[in-house]
This record gives sequence, structure tokens and C-alpha cells, in this order.
Amino acid sequence: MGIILGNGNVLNQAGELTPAEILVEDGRIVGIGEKLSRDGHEWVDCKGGMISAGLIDVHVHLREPGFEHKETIATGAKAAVRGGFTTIACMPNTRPSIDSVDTVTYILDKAREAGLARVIPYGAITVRQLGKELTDFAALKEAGIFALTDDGVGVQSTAMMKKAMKAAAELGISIVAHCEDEDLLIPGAALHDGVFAARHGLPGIPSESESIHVGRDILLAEQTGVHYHVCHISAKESVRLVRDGKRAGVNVTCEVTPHHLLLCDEDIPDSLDTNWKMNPPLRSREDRAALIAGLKDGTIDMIATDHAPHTQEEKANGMARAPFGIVGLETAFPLLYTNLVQTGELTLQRLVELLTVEPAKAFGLPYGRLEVGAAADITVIDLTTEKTIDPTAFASKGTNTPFAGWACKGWPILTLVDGKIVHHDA
Ligand SMILES: NC(=O)N[C@@H](CC(=O)O)C(=O)O
Ligand SMILES: [Zn+2]
Ligand SMILES: [Zn+2]
Repeated sequence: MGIILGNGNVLNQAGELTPAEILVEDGRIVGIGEKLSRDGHEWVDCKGGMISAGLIDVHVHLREPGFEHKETIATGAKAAVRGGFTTIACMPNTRPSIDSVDTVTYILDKAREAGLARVIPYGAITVRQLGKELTDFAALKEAGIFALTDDGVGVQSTAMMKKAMKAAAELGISIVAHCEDEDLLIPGAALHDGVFAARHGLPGIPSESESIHVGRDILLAEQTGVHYHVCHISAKESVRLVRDGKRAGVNVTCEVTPHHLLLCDEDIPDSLDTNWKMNPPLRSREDRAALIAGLKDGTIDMIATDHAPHTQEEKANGMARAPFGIVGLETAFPLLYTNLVQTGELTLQRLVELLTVEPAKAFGLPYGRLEVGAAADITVIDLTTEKTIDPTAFASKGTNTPFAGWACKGWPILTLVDGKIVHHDA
């Protein structure tokens, strides 16, 4: 006996929503059609919502092991499926960091126990993410990592990055980079070096602290032939460098977060609420426009949340000392749908691609397509009911978001992973 997802709509080739039913059996999509035979299958009402492939997020911080007070694999995976995400890749800045086979295995075991989203850990590029010594790439690959990154910090040494890219290229692993040149940082700087920081007399984080690494790494990727991916791109100069790199034939991709697409430094409240502190910082209005242009012309390949939960106590430490980061899994789709699709800046089809097939293509994942034969990772999204973002209702332990109180449409109501219902907002 299978499950029929009925009373829903799918995007057709032309990007229009058309009525369709989906039949799921043994973890696979086995039928898509306007009316499928009931045949004793369980029938689930999609309530007129959009049925799409499950969303994929290649940039999530799950905090376990080591920082379970911020998030656990179980709470993070719950937040994921509530947000419509069926596959998430988790970052290595845990304690211990994900630099050994043991820690990779630990995370995969915990994720299986949780039984919610597919969780694929990143491996660290360097031991303890200290930038001094490469981890054992071959062993990490064998253990099942998604890709390699030191996210949380940038790889400061150019020689170390080149060595990492060479070794990763030989093994066919992607190098994913948090681009930040620490030489250009002022201690205590929390916000973009722009109009808002200047108005408040605060030290700023300059755009070139990001873009210098982007440029450096694209040149190294060209040399080594590795697939190189830029995390949370935020500065217009970085977008330009990626565009030029792609034109030159370099195997470079990049992601942008919902918050960098929707907010800029001028939106930060004068109260200096630390829910507006994240790394990279919200940049200028022009940077934000360049990110949207990059999404439209294909320079930016995908959207990823950089879900980064921290406790309220930690966030209460003031702008200079609070940790960088905001949560994103449970708000990404509604925010993007309401503020980019409904406003006419992006089509619904493009938004869905940026969260499904595009990340799958870039990283060679066998997910992200709603088609017969594919794994039944499916998300159903209600595009009509308006609800207000309420952090106290999150499944995530983190409530650190600047979007509290925003009214949105586009809420995921049903999520299946591997043919199993893991979230149902009936
Ligand atoms: N993005 C953030 O502001 N914070 C991330 C680290 C990171 O993604 O660089 C975190 O781990 O909290
Ligand atoms: Zn980062
Ligand atoms: Zn991150």
C-alpha cells in the first residue's frame, strides 16, 4: 500500500501550477497524474498546496556534538522538515569539529535515530579547523561527508588552500569556503563597514575581507580544477568575481542566504538588536541589489539558509560580543516566497529550483527532482494562508531571527522523506 498526495498542484514545464496527484510507494515516486487510481492507498489531502521536490539546504549548523544547548541534530532536523527541507548538509564547527571519521559516523547515527531529514555532514578541511594541517580527506569521504569546508572561519593560508584544493580535486570532493581574510578584521566589528556602522560610530567589517578570498580561491580553483563553492556570498565584488570566474570556465558555484537577499545594513534597528548580527554582515543596499541580479542571471547558483542557532543568553551580550548568526530553516521558504516571488522579483519556478535541483546539480546529489523513479522526498507548501513568524513556536532551539513578526505566505504543510511523512501540519 502506498500514499497518494491528492488535491495538490505541481509546477509544469512552463512554470504554471497545475492540478496533480503523486503516488508514493516503497520510498519512491511511482506515479504523477491528474487523477490516480485509489487502489486502497492512503490518501493525504494537500489542500490545494504546491507539491514540489523536497527542499535542500547545503548550509546548516546543527551544533551537535558539543553545543547541544544551542541545537541538537534532532531539533535541527525537526526544524528542517517543518521548513520543508528534506536534505541538509551540516557544518563542521562543532566540538569536536567534524575532522574525524568518528565524528562523521556519530552525526550520521544521530540523524538516523532522529529519522526526520537526511543529514549529511561536511568534513573539516583542516584539523580542528585551525588552518594548520589537512584532515584525512580520503577517510572522510569514505565515511560519507557531503564536501569539505572550515565554515565558521576562513582558510587563512593561501598555500594551505591550494594544497587542500589539489587533494580534493584528486578525490572528486568539493571545497566549500567561508571567505574571510582575518588580516582585514577589526576586533569587535559586528556590522558591515558602511552607512549604518558609520552613523553609530562602530567599527565595520569591510566587503574586501570576503571578496579577497573569493578572488584568491577562484584563481586556485582554476589551477587545481576542483569544484569550488562560496558560502553565504554577500558583497557585490564577490558576485562580480564569481561571474567572471564562470565566464572563464572555472568550476565555481555559490550560495546566498535569505537574509542577505531581503535585508541590508540600513534596515538594522537603532536599538542594535543582536538578532541582526551575522557573518557575513548585512551589506549595503547596492550589495543586496547585486545579489538579486546574480540570482537572476545564474551567477548565484542556489539559496542556503546558514541556519546558525545561538541561545538568548549568548545573544544578550551586546553587539560587539554576541555571537554571529541567525536561524533560518523554519522561515526561509515563506520569507522568500512572500518577499521575492509575490513582489514579482523572482518566479516561483526559479525559487523552487534554487532550493531543489540547483543545489543537487552543483553537488551531485540524487535528489531535488519531482519525477517518477526519484526518491520520495517531497514538500507541500500552502501558498495562500498568511501567518506571522513567531520564534516561540520554532522547533529549533534557536529563536535568534530578525524576522519575528513578519507576515508571510508559503508555509510548508507536509514533508515526506524517503516516502515517510515526517511533518504534517494537518
Ligand atoms: N554565519 C554566522 O553568523 N555564524 C555561523 C558561522 C558561519 O557560518 O560562518 C555560526 O556557526 O554561528
Ligand atoms: Zn560561514
Ligand atoms: Zn555557516
